[in-house]
Amino acid sequence: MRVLVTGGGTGGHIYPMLALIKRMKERGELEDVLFVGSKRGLESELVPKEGIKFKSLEIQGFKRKLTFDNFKTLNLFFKSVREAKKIIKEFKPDVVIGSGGYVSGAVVYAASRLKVPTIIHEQNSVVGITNKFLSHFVTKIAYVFDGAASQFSQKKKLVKTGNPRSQEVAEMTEFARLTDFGLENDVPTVLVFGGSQGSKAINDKVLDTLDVLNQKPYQVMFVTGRHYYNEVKETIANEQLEVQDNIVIMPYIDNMTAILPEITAVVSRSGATTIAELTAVGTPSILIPSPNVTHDHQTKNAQDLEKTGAAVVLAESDLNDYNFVSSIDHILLDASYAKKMSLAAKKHGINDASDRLIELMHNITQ
Ligand SMILES: CC(=O)N[C@H]1[C@@H](OP(=O)(O)OP(=O)(O)OC[C@H]2O[C@@H](n3ccc(=O)[nH]c3=O)[C@H](O)[C@@H]2O)O[C@H](CO)[C@@H](O)[C@@H]1O
Repeated sequence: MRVLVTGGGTGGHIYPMLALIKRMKERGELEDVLFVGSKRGLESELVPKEGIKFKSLEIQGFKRKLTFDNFKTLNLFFKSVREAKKIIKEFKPDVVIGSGGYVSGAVVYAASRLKVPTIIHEQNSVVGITNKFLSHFVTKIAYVFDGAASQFSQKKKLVKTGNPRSQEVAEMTEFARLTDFGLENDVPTVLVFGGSQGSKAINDKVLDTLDVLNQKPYQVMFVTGRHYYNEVKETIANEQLEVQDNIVIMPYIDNMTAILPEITAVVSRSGATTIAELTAVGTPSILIPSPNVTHDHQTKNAQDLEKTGAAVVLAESDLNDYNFVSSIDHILLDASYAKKMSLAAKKHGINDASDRLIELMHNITQ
């Protein structure tokens, strides 16, 4: 199959597509693939690094409210659609799949005008503006969270596939041990991190409660985010905070999923990729949604998990020393509760998400 993939902006739009491409290659079903992204997005770095052909379009985002300012953007959008049509005519894909982000708006729209079968993939429980617009033109709409399905009016196009990142993680073969990070193996361990960028609010809570965490019979793997690492280290030095052997502090973990099977529970933001990974492994979580994302979609993502008993949600605005530590205690000190959460998380994960998407591609190209 010849597949044109498009999407970008954040890693959340890119990683699922990379996982999907990898799976298609494994299945020997990829005749050729082209990724179309934007010049400035993270995709222009990540995609070529994976050895995947990459082309970029010049495009900028719409303002949420249509105003006079949008005319320039609208102009640029139609210019991108024309460019995208050229790329599509040249590459001749059997199917075009878009994962969100403005660039996918132009490319998937162009494909639909050219009568090429199209799919959009919605990773979040709140539908992004691009996917909402595209839903009227595409052949199929693939989604992860049930909460997203109700926001599309084109019900017949909907197919629940899950996030391809879940299948990639469920099938991983390289694992890490806690001793690789200076901790002991086989001791209950909580991993605290604030998404790929780190989170000051979460970091501050760990610092505020260090004296209590030092005394716990469990271990704490505290990942600050690269940006905040020096700040955290300086606070510890300046305030002469004690850090016992049960706590390790690091800026970032490459390949975080390799250690997940050893982790009892995670405290983190609730971005789509994080949730796809946690549910693939079945890791219980305490989710503190980022308040700085569009339409508060991380809260909805987290609530979808909480409903099934796979996670506990703490709003950043309600976060305090007491509920932070007691939520961790509850899971880390009660193995049967942790087990229940783990099973619920696993049930939420769709570990054949890529295969489901590939089947969908076959169905619409036959
Ligand atoms: C802040 C923001 O706008 N986030 C959005 C972004 O998240 P995105 O999906 O990019 O980010 P996530 O926070 O969910 O993912 C974090 C990723 O970083 C990895 N990691 C993290 C820390 C570390 O030390 N090592 C490591 O490898 C995790 O394993 C995971 O793969 O796109 C998603 C999909 O549209 C949205 O749901 C999120 O709201």
